Amino acid sequence: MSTRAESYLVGLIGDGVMPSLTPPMHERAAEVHGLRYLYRPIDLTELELPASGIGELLQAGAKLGFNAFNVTHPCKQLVLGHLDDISPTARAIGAVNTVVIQDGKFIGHNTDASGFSRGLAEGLPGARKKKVLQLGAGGAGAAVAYALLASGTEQLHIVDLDEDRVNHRVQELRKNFPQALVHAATPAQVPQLLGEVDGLLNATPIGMHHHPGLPLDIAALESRHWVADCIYRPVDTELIVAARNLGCQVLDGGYMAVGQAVDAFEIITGIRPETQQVRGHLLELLEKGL
Ligand SMILES: NC(=O)c1ccc[n+]([C@@H]2O[C@H](COP(=O)([O-])OP(=O)(O)OC[C@H]3O[C@@H](n4cnc5c(N)ncnc54)[C@H](O)[C@@H]3O)[C@@H](O)[C@H]2O)c1
Ligand SMILES: O=C(O)[C@]1(O)C[C@@H](O)[C@@H](O)[C@H](O)C1
Repeated sequence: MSTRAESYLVGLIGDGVMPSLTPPMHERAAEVHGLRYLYRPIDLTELELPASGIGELLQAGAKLGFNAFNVTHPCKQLVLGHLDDISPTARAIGAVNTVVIQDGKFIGHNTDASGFSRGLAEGLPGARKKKVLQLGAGGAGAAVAYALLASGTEQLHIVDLDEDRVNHRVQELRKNFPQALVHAATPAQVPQLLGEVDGLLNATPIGMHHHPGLPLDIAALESRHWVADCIYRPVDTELIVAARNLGCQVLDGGYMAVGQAVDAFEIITGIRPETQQVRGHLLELLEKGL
């Protein structure tokens, strides 16, 4: 037996989270640091629980001795109304993926944005990021757009098939980054915009195992572009492979997956795991087909 102060009990709440690789990444990092740490997926689909019950789940988790939760689709926004405090970044993005329970209070953070930022710095060191074209304005898109603008991107063009969604996202980003040029673009503008930007970021699901393909026509992609993807299943998406073959610098989605896990682990335990070690573990798990 151990108390909440002596060991860690963590959960990932969301739809379809059973195959997530975030639990094993946390558990291995804890093992390396000699911590007692259990991380369980709490799959709303399997449990037939509605996403709207996220507040009750958090309360139940606190009573059952959980230290923290990661929260994913479709609860990242829904959870906002059930927290006692929210970090400035998570508040600005309007989404929380990490909730720590401290003295009975729920504190929300967003490590998707901070994790992507770190991945960008580590995986694309020195790459010019003044002008960027981003595809996808959903949950991941909101976090990575915030991360890009916070790390100095001056012109960000965002394309999404859902016009209302991209317009809303652009308005929110402009409030937080009034000095930057944030622009909603259409798929038809992609070839021209590629001619103007330093890099391309995919935050759509196109390229995932169950959504194969390329999210854009890559005819206008050049070796001078860097290309980043949020998708890490597979880690080598069609886009990453095509860009690498063209000679572009690439950043696969594993960097973001590791970044969000490492940052959440640090928030939960106060210990920062070695990023390269966690990435090695993630690639090992992916190689095994997990
Ligand atoms: N690496 C990580 O840690 C991490 C974290 C979160 C999400 N992701 C990945 O990011 C991807 C997106 O996730 P999400 O939660 O933002 O999904 P989402 O459904 O919230 O948003 C995806 C958006 O992409 C748009 N879209 C789809 N096809 C498009 C196209 N061809 N061109 C332009 N826009 C298009 C959709 O309209 C939608 O708005 C998923 O593959 C997810 O697995 C990775
Ligand atoms: O790996 C996953 O399954 C995640 O759900 C991915 C992303 O949504 C993160 O914000 C979560 O912390 C973990």
